[in-house]
Amino acid sequence: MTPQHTEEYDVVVVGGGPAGENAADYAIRGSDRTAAIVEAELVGGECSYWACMPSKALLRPLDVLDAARHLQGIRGPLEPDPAGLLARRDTWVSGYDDRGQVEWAEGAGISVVRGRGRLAGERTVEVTAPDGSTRTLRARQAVVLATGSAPVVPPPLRDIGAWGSRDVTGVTEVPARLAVVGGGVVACEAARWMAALGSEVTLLVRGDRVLPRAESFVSDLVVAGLEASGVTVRLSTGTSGASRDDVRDTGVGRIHGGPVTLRLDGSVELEVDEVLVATGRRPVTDVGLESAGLTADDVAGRTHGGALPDWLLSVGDVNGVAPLTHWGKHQARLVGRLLTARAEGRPDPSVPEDVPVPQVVFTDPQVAWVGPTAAQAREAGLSVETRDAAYTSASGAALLRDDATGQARLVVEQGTGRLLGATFVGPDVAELLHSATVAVTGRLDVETLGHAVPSYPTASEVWLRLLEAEPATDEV
Ligand SMILES: Cc1cc2nc3c(=O)[nH]c(=O)nc-3n(C[C@H](O)[C@H](O)[C@H](O)COP(=O)(O)OP(=O)(O)OC[C@H]3O[C@@H](n4cnc5c(N)ncnc54)[C@H](O)[C@@H]3O)c2cc1C
Ligand SMILES: NC(=O)c1ccc[n+]([C@@H]2O[C@H](COP(=O)([O-])OP(=O)(O)OC[C@H]3O[C@@H](n4cnc5c(N)ncnc54)[C@H](O)[C@@H]3O)[C@@H](O)[C@H]2O)c1
Repeated sequence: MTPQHTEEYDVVVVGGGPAGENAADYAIRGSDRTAAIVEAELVGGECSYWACMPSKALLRPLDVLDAARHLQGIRGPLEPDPAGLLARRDTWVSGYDDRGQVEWAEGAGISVVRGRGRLAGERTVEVTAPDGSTRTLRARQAVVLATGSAPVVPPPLRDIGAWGSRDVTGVTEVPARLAVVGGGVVACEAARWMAALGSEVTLLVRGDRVLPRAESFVSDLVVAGLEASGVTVRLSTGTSGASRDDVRDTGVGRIHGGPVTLRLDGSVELEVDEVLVATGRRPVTDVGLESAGLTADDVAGRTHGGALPDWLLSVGDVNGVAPLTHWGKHQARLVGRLLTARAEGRPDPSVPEDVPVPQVVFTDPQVAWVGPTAAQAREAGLSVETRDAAYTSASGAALLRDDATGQARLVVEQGTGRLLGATFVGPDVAELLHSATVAVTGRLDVETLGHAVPSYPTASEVWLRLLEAEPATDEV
């Protein structure tokens, strides 16, 4: 039998993605306390190798290309270089080697324990290494769950070896015809880079718009941009069945067999060479919670407290609050500060309420929003008004591209004039978003914001147009 070792750390973090790495770092930073990260695959997590980093490495050259193609004064032909795009992706994922991240962790005083971790009762994590040997880690202060999320594959698409987000970010073999099922962030972003790599892409969207969690005006602009990139977008099209005679395990990013026939809404058929399923993700919670008398519901929606004992916390996608890297890292900083305060016998640090969640979607045009949409604010029982402006009403925005287009909206609380949310669609709005995030977090009102003067001629002048816009209170 393989011998077992028990090792003690102050904090044991299960999962070494961006949330877990930051939780471990902030929990021991500047102290002589100890932390271990238990990681089953690569330190850096989904984000570094199969999600944020490869996708944005592929998309950034396309942003520059799309802008350059629409700027008088630049001569073509301007074309994507598929081999160059994939090489750039490989650079950004460090060739799927996590040595750099392990060095960072060790430099920060964090031990990296390779293997799959499971809770084995209070403060205890059992780790099974790739060679089958086991180690037991004991956390003097706390265990932090940071096990991330996994894709959800709807039943009709389960047995055809369909691509998931790892395949499309790790693509090495470009299918001639690709169907993308889903209308969310992964689907819209991936459709764009796969079209640039040479696939004939059909986006199959069950609902009547893409990015359904964004303001309703966003979808038309994103669909127009996808179509301009050569993507066929089919709205209100469910995928009810799929068949593939020849399913092969060819590896991540390769075509997984012969052609696939999709049944759309039960009757129409579509034949493609590969299918990307991008229909959402679920938290990874099969980590022995029952050994501590807990269930996945006890982790859902919270980092600590509730039914969770004081020795167990969670950060990142696993708690499902907002499955975004920056949100997981924010939670990790808060959890790290909380654990530090408790270790030093200080009261729990206070945390402001209503901290808004920002999100950027790297389509063309880009989409960026923070806080609730008007509809979400109303559903939450708030009385709100909206203020709308064309993005190009700011001459700085119109200067960015000859074909610039876009729209912006503020969601403002009636009575107080407080800014609750904002959405921008257009070229380069990703970097504009933080102005709105600061304003919402700072609980600023529209009167005060009128004295924040944007430089001329920048896209930020859209703020002036928004603040001067006629408030609307109807449902749009
Ligand atoms: C294609 C794609 C693009 C994305 N782009 C963006 C973006 O641009 N911006 C953004 O903010 N978000 C983006 N996201 C979302 C982002 O990837 C996640 O929100 C983020 O990775 C969550 O971080 P995490 O640390 O919670 O989990 P993960 O990054 O999933 O890391 C969890 C880690 O835990 C490990 N693990 C799991 N179970 C165990 C176990 N039992 N024992 C040991 N280790 C375990 C896993 O191997 C993994 O390394 C994207 C997602 C996808 C799919
Ligand atoms: N730029 C970014 O910040 C970025 C990029 C990619 C992913 N992410 C995050 O990763 C997470 C996962 O992204 P995602 O796009 O997979 O999920 P998502 O939740 O954003 O979108 C899933 C989409 O699939 C649709 N869908 C669900 N079930 C379906 C079915 N059976 N048939 C057809 N369509 C179905 C939904 O209506 C929805 O439009 C999200 O939280 C997202 O925010 C962020």
